[in-house]
Amino acid sequence: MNPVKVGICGLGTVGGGTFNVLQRNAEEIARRAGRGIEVAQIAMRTPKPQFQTTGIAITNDVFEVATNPEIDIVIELMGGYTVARELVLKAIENGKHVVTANKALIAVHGNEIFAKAREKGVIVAFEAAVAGGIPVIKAIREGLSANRINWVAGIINGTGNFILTEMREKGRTFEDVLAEAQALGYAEVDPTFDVEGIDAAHKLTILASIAFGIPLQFDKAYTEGITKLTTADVNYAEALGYRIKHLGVARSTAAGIELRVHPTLIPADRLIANVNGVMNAVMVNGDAAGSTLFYGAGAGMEPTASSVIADLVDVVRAMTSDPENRVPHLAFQPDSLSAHPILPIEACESAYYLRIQAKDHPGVLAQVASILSERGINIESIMQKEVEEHDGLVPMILLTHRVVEQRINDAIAALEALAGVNGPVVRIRVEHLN
Ligand SMILES: NC(=O)c1ccc[n+]([C@@H]2O[C@H](COP(=O)([O-])OP(=O)(O)OC[C@H]3O[C@@H](n4cnc5c(N)ncnc54)[C@H](O)[C@@H]3O)[C@@H](O)[C@H]2O)c1
Ligand SMILES: N[C@@H](CCO)C(=O)O
Ligand code: NA
Repeated sequence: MNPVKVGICGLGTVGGGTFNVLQRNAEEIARRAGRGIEVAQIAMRTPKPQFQTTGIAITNDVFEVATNPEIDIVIELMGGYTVARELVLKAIENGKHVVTANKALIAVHGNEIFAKAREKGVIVAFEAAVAGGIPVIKAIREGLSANRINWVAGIINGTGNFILTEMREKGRTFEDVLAEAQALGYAEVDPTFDVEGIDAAHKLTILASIAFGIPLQFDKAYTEGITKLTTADVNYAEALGYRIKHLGVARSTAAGIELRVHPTLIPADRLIANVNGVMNAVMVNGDAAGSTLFYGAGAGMEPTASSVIADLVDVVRAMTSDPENRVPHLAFQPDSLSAHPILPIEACESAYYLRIQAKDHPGVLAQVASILSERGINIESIMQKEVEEHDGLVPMILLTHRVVEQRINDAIAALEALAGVNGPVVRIRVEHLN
């Protein structure tokens, strides 16, 4: 059978990795797909002499790929929401299947893109968009389809986890590690997406949709990054038996769905607390399977290419099938998506780590305890350090039981108003993940 012809748009980190692995493993891939996969066209802005592209049509106009009648599958690896959205819609309009690694595009414009793809009977595949080389979309969408999924929690930004790990283990500075992550091709074009939690929120939005059968709602995700974390809190957490990880949590409750990304204390003995460097991990808790954990490289050239090509193989196998009988884009049939609301962060529930800078006055601890107990917040443990000589303040660290965030907000406002408390109270959410 003739090979399937594909066009690559964007020959950067992921595009280059995809090109290389497609050439290197061509025979294995064809044995799996049932047909060869031929790169017939590449759109790139500048020449890339490191790639052997003889015989391949080269253009600097991505729309040529979307309209090229020879091409069956368009692979979008440029990033961004604007040109990428137009390109993908144009490819769909021209009856082409699409494979993309672009989580920003899917999280923000996925509802529109999937609706258009259904209209045209084409597939839009996006395994590489979440957790790089981990086949977690496949696992949730197909492997766990018997379950009512209770929650998903994941370390889903490789750059952020790499930074936190290097800072904790080697004492390196934030800026230094970020620069290395950029050089290694892990970071987004705008690295604030990585360190401010936006990239993780894009991925969590996608995970929540395929886990709970809800439309993509990136604008409702709560997003907090790692830039305000201090070494002091990392060390106190450690002394209490926890690791701080940047976690995305999507939880289904009777009132609605929690969709939140933030630094999180996790008990140090949990597997996911020990996921380091650029590695990612996604835990999924279903009513039948219990907890499952998916682990692997979250970013990088070839791990991401692995997911892009797995999607290509899926598309090649399914392209002659009846569009109605394919795996739905968001795991649930499009007319069976639920309107269960996304909860605002104030209505989400977790345990909390609070660090209070107390003045060395008698009675502050009693006042703190009464502010919490008046609001029904149970204290799980308290750690009080020595008076710090340079400022005469006593760091007081508290762990609470699970409580709705609004109550913690009220308590923090009351604590900060105490004469015996100096400056803002540090709050970090705690998840036990059991
Ligand atoms: N790097 C990773 O580890 C990783 C992992 C998973 C997903 N992703 C996603 O994959 C996509 C690509 O990321 P990347 O890291 O390879 O980025 P990159 O910057 O290395 O590569 C993007 C390439 O696309 C080209 N490009 C952009 N606009 C173009 C246009 N209009 N015409 C032609 N070429 C154009 C750029 O010149 C660049 O070479 C992004 O959506 C990113 O979020 C990246
Ligand atoms: N910038 C992303 C790439 C993988 O999606 C990360 O660091 O996780
Ligand atoms: Na993946």
